Amino acid sequence: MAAAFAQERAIAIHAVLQASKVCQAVFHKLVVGPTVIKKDKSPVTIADYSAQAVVNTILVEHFPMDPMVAEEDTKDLRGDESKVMRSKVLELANEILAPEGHNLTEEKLLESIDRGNYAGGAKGRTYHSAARISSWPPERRSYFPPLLPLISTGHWTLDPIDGTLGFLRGDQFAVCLALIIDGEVQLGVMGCPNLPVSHLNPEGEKGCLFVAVKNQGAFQRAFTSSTEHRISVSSVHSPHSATFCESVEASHSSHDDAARIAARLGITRDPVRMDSQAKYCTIARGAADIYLRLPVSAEYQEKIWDHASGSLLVTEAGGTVTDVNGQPLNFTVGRVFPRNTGVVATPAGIHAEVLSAVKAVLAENKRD
Ligand SMILES: Nc1ncnc2c1ncn2[C@@H]1O[C@H](COP(=O)(O)O)[C@@H](OP(=O)(O)O)[C@H]1O
Ligand SMILES: [Mg+2]
Ligand SMILES: [Mg+2]
Ligand SMILES: [Mg+2]
Repeated sequence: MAAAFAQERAIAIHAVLQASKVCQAVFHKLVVGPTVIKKDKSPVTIADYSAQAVVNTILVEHFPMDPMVAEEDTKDLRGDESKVMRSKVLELANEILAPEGHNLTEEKLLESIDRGNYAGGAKGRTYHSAARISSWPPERRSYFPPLLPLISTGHWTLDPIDGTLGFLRGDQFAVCLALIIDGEVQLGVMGCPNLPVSHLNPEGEKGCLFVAVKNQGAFQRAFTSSTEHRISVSSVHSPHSATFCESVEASHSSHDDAARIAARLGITRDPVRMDSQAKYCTIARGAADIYLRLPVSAEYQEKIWDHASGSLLVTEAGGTVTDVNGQPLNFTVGRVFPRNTGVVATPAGIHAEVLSAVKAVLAENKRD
């Protein structure tokens, strides 16, 4: 019998690899290419839209009934003033999609991007009735094992480029796709075009894909090979010999609080600063030990697409992921985490000790 979510896994991998290609094309053409356009954010905006159109088009083809929660929408892509950007996005998306039989019109492009407007929560994935399925051609029928319940609940979530600032700097960014059912992440796939395939050889081949299915383990592979290798978190026994990861951007995660937590744990190594969910990937393959995301403002609510695939990858690799209060990330609420604050991701064995240092430092902040 095929493993659970085998079909979804294969299609999600394909979609993420294709979207990663779009991002790389945009980077080479518009960020460092001969036609450097501007030093503003337009290349990343173009890449965001194109990558979201590519993933959504592929998912809709295979899972037409599945709702999607994706970061981008088309409200800034529809007017006359965005005509040039719209045609660039259309061209880039079609370059990738045409070989697989899609030729999007402008209208279809906008529609595919806006497929990501679903509100999220613990609802959404609708399986078809057995009678309906039997009327379909065999290739489509095979996606619906007959024993699946007729109604389930869930949705996909996509961050077409996580780490937009890293993308523009030529640093780390990731295409992140996950399937959430009944508020639990079941499948996570991440494409990291600038991440070395082996962290032991940072100058070697770059372009690394990470995949996890709940209860099936965590895996990585090079973009250029379909051979997957199982990964696991580090076997660090004590936080004081740990290395921790944090955002490059101090406006996304407090560097000051992280330094105080590190001091409290006796950590002497410098933090590894990295953009995007590549941090989760780095923890999951044991290249660093602790990922801290420490709130900078009380108002900011973390987005589900910034954590869905990464958090599953780390837990499937033997880690524990909670927020700074020790609560599990709650994917049942909608597009954001109104009931969670920050993230603490570590190998399971040191999580309690790290969490208590996090709580102590954040409590000091409240007293000050
Ligand atoms: N004030 C804030 N606090 C925490 N995260 C924030 C933030 N403002 C933006 N972000 C999120 O931080 C993500 C990048 O995370 P990191 O700093 O780990 O690379 C951004 O994803 P995008 O780049 O997809 O927009 C964005 O969603
Ligand atoms: Mg993001
Ligand atoms: Mg993004
Ligand atoms: Mg963003």
